[in-house]
Amino acid sequence: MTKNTIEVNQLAKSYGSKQALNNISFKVREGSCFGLLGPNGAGKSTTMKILSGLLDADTGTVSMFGQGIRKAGNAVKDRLGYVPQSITLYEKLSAYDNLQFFGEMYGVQSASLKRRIGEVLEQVGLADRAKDAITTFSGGMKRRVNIAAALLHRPKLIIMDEPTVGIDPQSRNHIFEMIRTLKNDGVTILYSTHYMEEVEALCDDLTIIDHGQVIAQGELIEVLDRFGTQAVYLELQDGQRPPSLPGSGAPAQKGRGWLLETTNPLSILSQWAQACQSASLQVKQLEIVRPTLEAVFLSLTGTTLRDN
Ligand SMILES: Nc1ncnc2c1ncn2[C@@H]1O[C@H](COP(=O)(O)OP(=O)(O)OP(=O)(O)O)[C@@H](O)[C@H]1O
Repeated sequence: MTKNTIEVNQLAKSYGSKQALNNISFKVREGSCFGLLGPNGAGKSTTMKILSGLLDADTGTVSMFGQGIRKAGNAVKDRLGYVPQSITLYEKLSAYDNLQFFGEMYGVQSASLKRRIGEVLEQVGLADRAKDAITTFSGGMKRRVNIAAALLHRPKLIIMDEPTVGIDPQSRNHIFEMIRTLKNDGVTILYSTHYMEEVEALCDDLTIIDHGQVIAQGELIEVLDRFGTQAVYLELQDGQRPPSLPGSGAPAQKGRGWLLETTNPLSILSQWAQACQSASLQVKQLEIVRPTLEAVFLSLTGTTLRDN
C-alpha cells in the first residue's frame, strides 16, 4: 500500500477577517513530487508555513511521517527541509560560510559538515563558487544556495515555496535536475508554484488552490483528463490558415499553428487531414494534444492563472 508522507485534513487559517485557507485537504505520497499550484494570494505560502511549523492553523490537522505535527515536534522537523520563498542568506559571507552556519543550526555533526557542504554545493551546481561572497551571486544562484541549506541534514521531505520565482533559465534547470535526483533517491517533495508548466514537467500529483480552496486535485494525468478538453493542433506551411470544418467552431492561433478544442479529436484530425489534402495545403504538423493545466485552470475558474 502507498504510504503518505503528508496528510492534510480540513486546514483553515484566517488573518483577521481575511480567510487565507478554507478547509483544504490533500495527501502527499512518499517519494513523489507533489505540486501545490495556485495564483498569487491563493494560500500556498500559508499552507507551507503551517506544514513547516512556522504558523499555526486555526482548525484542521496535519500529519507527517504518520505523526501529528503538533505532538511530534522535533521528530518531524529533523526529517523536513524547508526552502522559504524569501532568500535568507548573509550577503557578505561566502556560500561555504553560510552553509556552515545553517548546518550548525540544523544540528549536522561538525565532523561531517565540511564534506556535506561540498556535497550539497555539488548538488546545486555551485561547488566552484564555494568561497565567493553571496553578494557576487545572481538571484538564481542565491536561490540555489538557499536550497542547499535545506538539504544539509539529509531531509526525507523537502518543502519548496516558489523556488524559481525571478531566476535565470540556467538556475531553473539546475533546480529541476536537482529535484529529479532527490526524487530518484526517495525524497518526497512538496513544490509550490504559480507556473503551470513547472508542475507539468516535475510533479506526479497536484492540488490546485484558488482563494484558499481546493479546486482540483489528483494525479497530474488524471486531472488533465478529468477537467481538460482535448484538442487538435495543425500547422501549415508558410503560416497558411487552416481549412474550416463545418460545425466545429473556430480554431485558436497557437504559436505557428492552430488549436481546435474538441471532445472528438480523432474525427477532427481526420477531417483536417482530408480538407488539407483536398485544398493541396502542405501540413507541417497535425496531432492530438493533451489539455494543459492552463486550460484546466481556465475551464474551472473562468480566468487565466497569470492574470489573477
Ligand atoms: N501576515 C498576513 N497578514 C494578512 N494577510 C495575509 C498575511 N499573509 C498572507 N495574507 C493573505 O492571505 C492570502 C494567502 O496568502 P499566501 O501568501 O498564503 O498566498 P500565496 O498563494 O503563497 O501567494 P504568493 O504566490 O503571492 O506567494 C492572501 O490574500 C494574502 O494577502
